[in-house]
Amino acid sequence: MFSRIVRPTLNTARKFSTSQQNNYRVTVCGAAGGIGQPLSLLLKLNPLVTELNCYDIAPFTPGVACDLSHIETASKVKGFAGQESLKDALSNAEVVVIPAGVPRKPGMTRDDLFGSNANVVKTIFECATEACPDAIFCIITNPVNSCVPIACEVMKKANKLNPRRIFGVSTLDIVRANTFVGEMCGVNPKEMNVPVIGGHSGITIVPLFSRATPKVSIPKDKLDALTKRVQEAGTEVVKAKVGHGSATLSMAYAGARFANSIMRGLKGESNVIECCYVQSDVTEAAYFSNPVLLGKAGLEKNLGIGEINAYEKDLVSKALPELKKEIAKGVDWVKSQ
Ligand SMILES: NC(=O)c1ccc[n+]([C@@H]2O[C@H](COP(=O)([O-])OP(=O)(O)OC[C@H]3O[C@@H](n4cnc5c(N)ncnc54)[C@H](O)[C@@H]3O)[C@@H](O)[C@H]2O)c1
Ligand SMILES: O=C(O)C[C@H](O)C(=O)O
Repeated sequence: MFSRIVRPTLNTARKFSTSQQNNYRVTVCGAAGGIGQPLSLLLKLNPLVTELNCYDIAPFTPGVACDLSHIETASKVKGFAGQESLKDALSNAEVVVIPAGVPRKPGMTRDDLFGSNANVVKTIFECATEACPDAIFCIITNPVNSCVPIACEVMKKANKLNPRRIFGVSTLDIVRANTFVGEMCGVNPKEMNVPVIGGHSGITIVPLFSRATPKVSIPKDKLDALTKRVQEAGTEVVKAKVGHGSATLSMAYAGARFANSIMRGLKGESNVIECCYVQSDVTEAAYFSNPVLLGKAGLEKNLGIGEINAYEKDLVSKALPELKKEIAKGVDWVKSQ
């Protein structure tokens, strides 16, 4: 009686599978913000997501969820506004992505956000110890170098710490390094892979151009400027936005890429590797970012720093004291609470 509707193949949304088997319940904390909204959009488009919970203290968060829910992908979206709904938003989550908190204004360092954002992270993790202690947590909130130690200390206090499941998202540093070096060397940035190790602030960000694939040759006189550009790229955006926040769209892309890798690892896909900031014994810093193998456990294997040249060793030695200071600040703050 009814003729079959043939959908045009050019509709890109149709390229996503609607199969929802073994896929994941994801909660975004800070979902109404500059990062949270486009990140939630990208997660709504990801066929690995079955349920998407959008949580924020902003009262219009259910509106963001309503808006997303009209998109023709199979995942279910729910909105949660206000701290009293945090537990429901986190309940049964398998992956929690956290871009909640205040962004920088020109003239501020990421560490200047500690006073506002430490408490945001603490509150979310205190609730998570009850609501979803076994989830995988992806922390975007700055200062990442201190917020990941805060999260781990809160979980430790509650006897629920599994450091293989708590990640600081430094993916944007890798995305930037790929873009900048690709542009410089005439390679499609999509083909580039530059590991970036250390932490996520200023000199703690250490790009390893010697380990770039495909191999690139960067003239000696350009290496310092390129390294500094990656280290200061966040500030470049903060200045360009003239008081209207920091990177949001590139961060949403980077956060969605990282969450996708986490879910591919959970699904059992082999060889899923990302640089990310985790509890670590690779260096004298108790948390450090470098390539890790992702899998069903979250962090399956820390792949360490690998071979680096003298220039990069010098960058790491300059990064470590700053990184250790920012880590201690987070750890001590939780202990003092
Ligand atoms: N890791 C990275 O590479 C990276 C990159 C860019 C930005 N960031 C950081 O991400 C954070 C968010 O940036 P943004 O540009 O989206 O800021 P934003 O102000 O646009 O959005 C933040 C959102 O968090 C919400 N929020 C605040 N306190 C909260 C709480 N206690 N619980 C839940 N939600 C809360 C706000 O209501 C807002 O909607 C900042 O700390 C920023 O520095 C990190
Ligand atoms: O620079 C910031 O404050 C935001 C973020 O950490 C970034 O690198 O863009």
